[in-house]
Amino acid sequence: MSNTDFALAVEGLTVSFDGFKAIEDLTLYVDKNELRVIIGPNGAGKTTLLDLICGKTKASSGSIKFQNQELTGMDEYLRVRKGIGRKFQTPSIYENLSVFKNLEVSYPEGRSVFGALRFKCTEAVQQRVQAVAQEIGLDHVLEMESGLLSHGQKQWLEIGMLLMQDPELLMLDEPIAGMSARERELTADLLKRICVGRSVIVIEHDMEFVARIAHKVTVMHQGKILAEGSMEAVQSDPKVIDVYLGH
Ligand SMILES: Nc1ncnc2c1ncn2[C@@H]1O[C@H](COP(=O)(O)OP(=O)(O)OP(=O)(O)O)[C@@H](O)[C@H]1O
Repeated sequence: MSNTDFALAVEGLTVSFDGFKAIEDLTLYVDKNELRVIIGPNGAGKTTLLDLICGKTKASSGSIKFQNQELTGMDEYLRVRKGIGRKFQTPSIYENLSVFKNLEVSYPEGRSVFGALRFKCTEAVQQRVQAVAQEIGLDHVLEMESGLLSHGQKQWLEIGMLLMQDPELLMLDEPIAGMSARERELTADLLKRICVGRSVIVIEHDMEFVARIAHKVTVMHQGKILAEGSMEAVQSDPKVIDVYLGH
């Protein structure tokens, strides 16, 4: 496969589970500074695609290149080190630790066992925690126990924990599920800010939210790409209306 200028280049990707192709010959390119939203009916393969990119699931064939480096065959933790961050649907924060501590332990130096043991809260880490806390709108609750945060705040904290590692590709699976209208608005603003300088891929079902954030929309169906383009283009595509939006 050729070198590309894209941050992420997925080419001819296929994964089979007991003969069932959950992703089939899928090709997708994502730019730096791009916020891409993936939509599609249940079972289309959206989550599986993110699993393949982050290394949770191994591809059967095809290529996944991140900054022109092949990822297939690379362990999940190495992909994290390469700058790939993934947020799952349910927040996985340390509920009994403060917001500050949750962010602090997510600082890259603290990640290895040795790093964690020797870990000191240096000024650089404190500054990074402050900057990220401000970015995610939690700078006023830094000392609060995380378990006491609202559902939306917990989701933002988890995004913040990923931002501590300054990932170059951030993938979020249904980030606004269960959020209030106001929290959704704030999340849209947050995502628009954090795609600057990196690539962000979001899986989402809420079309109003998709319209608010997407630079480009990829519509998946039965493990393949059904359509791709601007929100307006995919919304008026008869194939997309037929399998997804019309339901
Ligand atoms: N580990 C696995 N083993 C077997 N089948 C799997 C596995 N992971 C996913 N699948 C199947 O692959 C298909 C795609 O699932 P996936 O979760 O990626 O869809 P999705 O588009 O994310 O759907 P949803 O919107 O419901 O989350 C489904 O039919 C699912 O049952």
